[in-house]
Amino acid sequence: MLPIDDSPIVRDGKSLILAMDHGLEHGPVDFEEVPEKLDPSTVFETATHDAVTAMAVQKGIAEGYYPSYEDDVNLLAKLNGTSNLWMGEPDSPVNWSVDYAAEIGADAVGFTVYSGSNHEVEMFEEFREVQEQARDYDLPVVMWSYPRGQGLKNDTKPSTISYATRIALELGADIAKVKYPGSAEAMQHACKAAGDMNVVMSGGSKTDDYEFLSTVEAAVNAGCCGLAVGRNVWQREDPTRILDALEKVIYEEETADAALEATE
Ligand SMILES: O=P(O)(O)OC[C@H]1O[C@](O)(COP(=O)(O)O)[C@@H](O)[C@@H]1O
Repeated sequence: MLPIDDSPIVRDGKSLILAMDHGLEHGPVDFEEVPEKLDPSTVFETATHDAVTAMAVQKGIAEGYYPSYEDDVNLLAKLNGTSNLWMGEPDSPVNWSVDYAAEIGADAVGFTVYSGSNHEVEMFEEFREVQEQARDYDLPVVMWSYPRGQGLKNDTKPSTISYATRIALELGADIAKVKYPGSAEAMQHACKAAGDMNVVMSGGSKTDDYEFLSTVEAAVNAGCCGLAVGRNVWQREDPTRILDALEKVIYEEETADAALEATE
């Protein structure tokens, strides 16, 4: 793994990655309640908040919108991604290369690996190629480490999430992004399984302020180095307010209660 503390996508050892690849992964349905967010510029504006260390997007969004924000936002190039229309075993085609991401100005690359899927072998091989090319550019590699597939009944059980962080470490990721395994103890074990590699929690579908922030608080206390989040930020009416609160919970290690009180 790279010594990533000096990377622009890390601030004081922590990261807050704002993800906006949902138009591909889930489809426009994710924007139904916030139709103005269909315009990617609105989410790039949100990503200019100091708490955000990188914005994760697919190629077309990076090409079209990142040039206007390159001075204010760090780009995490999400290199693979699939649509919700795909009905086969979990898989994720590689949509752009590390070379092209570096040319556009990426500060890091991201890659989904569905361990346990029938496509695991090809996905590991594709990850190998991406990881080694990223080393040529000194770009940190964030693995969306999502064990998933017909053999896996529960993709958030503690042993699965610990396996997910460990797979990311073994395959050479610099940051693993994993789902919350349901308890602080389980997250602590998953962070231990990752050795010295940074682990960030995945945001998930939108929940209320307190529920969301207290899960982030638990994850940070368990050893997580932050969050990679989409809907729980940009589906909110006031994304700036939740980012103000996240800044307190993640970087200042305040409680969810204190962060909410301070941002009311
Ligand atoms: O595969 P899933 O569980 O539908 O989630 C995929 C989405 O989750 C993310 O990893 C994080 O976004 P959310 O915080 O909205 O869950 C996105 O990058 C991606 O589009």
